[in-house]
Amino acid sequence: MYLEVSDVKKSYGEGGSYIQVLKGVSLQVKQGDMCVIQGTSGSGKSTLLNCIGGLDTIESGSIKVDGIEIAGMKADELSDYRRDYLGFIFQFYNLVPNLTVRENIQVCEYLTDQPLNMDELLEILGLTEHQNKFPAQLSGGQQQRCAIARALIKNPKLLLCDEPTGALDSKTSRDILILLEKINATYGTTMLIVTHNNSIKNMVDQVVIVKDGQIRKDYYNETKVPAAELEDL
Ligand SMILES: Nc1ncnc2c1ncn2[C@@H]1O[C@H](COP(=O)(O)OP(=O)(O)OP(=O)(O)O)[C@@H](O)[C@H]1O
Repeated sequence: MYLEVSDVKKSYGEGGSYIQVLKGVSLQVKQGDMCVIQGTSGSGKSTLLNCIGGLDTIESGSIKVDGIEIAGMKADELSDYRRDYLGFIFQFYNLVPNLTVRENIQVCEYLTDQPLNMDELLEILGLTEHQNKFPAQLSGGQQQRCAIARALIKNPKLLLCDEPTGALDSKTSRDILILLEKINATYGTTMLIVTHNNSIKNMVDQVVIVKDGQIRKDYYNETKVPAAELEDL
């Protein structure tokens, strides 16, 4: 298994504001699989993703990525782990406003010795003609594609997406999902996608439902539908 999460517990606050968010979460994802994490608001999805991404620490349990234990890593080790293994895509694009599309991506290109080819990636993402524009000159979908390019340029083995289509209309959401599908097929990138969109689960390999800090369902999707054919996006 590429990702192995075992009995992870995590809480926030103390006294009256104490809340146990992850109550012993276990989860496994195979290399190259796309996995959707769904659940009601406040169920702990983003917390789980942040813990896997080394953006937050866990209290107990284990998180192994490619056989490497990240629970208990120090801040500098976590930072190396994020640089070497991960790409992040969030609902809000987090682009640098005074850099062009190409420069925004270049900032992340320097993080690795073996980046993907910039021009090829721009082409795949439909950004070639927009590469010299600034974020404010782009549509929401173009900004998200630029954010995806930033996450992908270093060819991460694991892509963590938190509501990647949350701010997008249905057509643009589909375009972004088709891209994620293409990237998964081209580079074999393992993907975890947190989403409220109930349709996205139909295009992925594995579906995980979180409720109240616990995994309630975890199954393989035997009848995958291409993103281009998803209904009710
Ligand atoms: N840094 C924090 N400090 C205190 N409480 C937090 C913190 N982060 C998250 N929480 C709480 O943990 C619970 C789970 O939050 P989380 O963001 O993981 O849920 P979620 O399932 O991703 O929700 P949503 O679908 O609304 O984004 C919530 O009750 C939230 O208020």
